[in-house]
Amino acid sequence: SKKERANKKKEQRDLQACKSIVQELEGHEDAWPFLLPVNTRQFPTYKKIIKKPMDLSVIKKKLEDNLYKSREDYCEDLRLMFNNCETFNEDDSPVGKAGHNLRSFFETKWNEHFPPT
Ligand SMILES: Cn1cc(C(=O)NCCCNC(=O)c2ccc(F)cc2)ccc1=O
Repeated sequence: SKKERANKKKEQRDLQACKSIVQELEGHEDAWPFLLPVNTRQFPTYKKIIKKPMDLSVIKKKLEDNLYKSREDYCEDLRLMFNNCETFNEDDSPVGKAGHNLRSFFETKWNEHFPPT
């Protein structure tokens, strides 16, 4: 139907915006702790403390494999990634500070692409 075609277009626009946001995050100087999954041999307690690990490489792959039902679904994974970071790291540690900075950058980009009504 016309309504279904319009909704499909919206989904495609949203997916494109989500892809460009991930690219901008990856290029941010504070992205280094989030580019790959946390190395659990380097950080042996990580798997016990963080029940649902998440990082930008997994988010990028899920986007490419069309595994997100909606932009909200995608946003949930980004917020999970930043919340995991706050759980595992001191605020004043290098990774903790990078997490706060990148989260702020993300939320700004999110609001640019999807202005709250
Ligand atoms: C999210 N999180 C990350 C770390 C962490 O230490 N992560 C990687 C550090 C070493 N990795 C790099 O420096 C690097 C990685 C990729 C790259 F392209 C360039 C540099 C520790 C706790 C935590 O909660």
